[in-house]
Amino acid sequence: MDVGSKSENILEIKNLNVSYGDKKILNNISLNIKKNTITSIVGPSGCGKSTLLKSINAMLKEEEDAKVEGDILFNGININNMDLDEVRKNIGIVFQSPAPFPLSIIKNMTYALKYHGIKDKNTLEKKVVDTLEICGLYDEVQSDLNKSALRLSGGQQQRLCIARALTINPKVLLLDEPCSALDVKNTEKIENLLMRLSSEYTIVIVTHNLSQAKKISKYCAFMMEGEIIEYGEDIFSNPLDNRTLEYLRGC
Ligand SMILES: Nc1ncnc2c1ncn2[C@@H]1O[C@H](COP(=O)(O)OP(=O)(O)OP(=O)(O)O)[C@@H](O)[C@H]1O
Repeated sequence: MDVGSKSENILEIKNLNVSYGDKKILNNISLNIKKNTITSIVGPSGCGKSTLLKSINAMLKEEEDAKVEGDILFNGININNMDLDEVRKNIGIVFQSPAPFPLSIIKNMTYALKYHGIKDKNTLEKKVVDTLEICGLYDEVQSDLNKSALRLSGGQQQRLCIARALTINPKVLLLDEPCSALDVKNTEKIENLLMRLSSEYTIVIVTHNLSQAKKISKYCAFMMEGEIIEYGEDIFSNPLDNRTLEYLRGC
């Protein structure tokens, strides 16, 4: 199912099939992700949401028994034909549990920049401050930049992980249940941050929180048993498939 014009699609997933050994996980997924929007992916536990995110980030290349077939195009280029570093530079990922490196806040923030060859101290410093500010974290951490990131609260750690992913200017940010370990207040901060970021970044978020998906995403994909059952702008208000209706009931 496609929505909108093709040029708006930053990601085009075509006939994606993923298996682990003999077990089929994703079954012929085709999905277009619109640029500078938030797309949520919802569905019952085990339906393959995380596997889909990992496929987009080319992470399954590192999993020995994963077999991937089909195409994922980033800005029209097949990610299989891109250098892995280039894929990861353009498509960042943030996981469920806040996972800063066990290093200082500043080292967390400069890690990827240094990996990509940026050494100039002023450039690094400016990028760190600017990105922490964008993520609403600078005021909270400015006097602790050299202290361990593990001293931060869970919510701050997750915002740091988002900020860390943004330092190298990805075009797409994938988030796998980023708020599931957070309380309501911290969840709200992340939701507001993602809504702010969506004018500049394309965001794909996996969430079990249907109110969150409804609140922050423009497009939503409902998955079941490795398939996209329904995808579009108004699946909350007007679900077309009974399975979607059943899953979203009460939301
Ligand atoms: N490395 C792996 N090896 C074998 N099977 C795996 C592996 N990773 C995931 N799976 C299986 O793939 C299926 C889909 O898992 P996935 O994590 O993508 O689902 P999910 O929809 O994100 O689930 P949840 O909502 O519970 O996080 C599950 O049956 C899981 O056991």
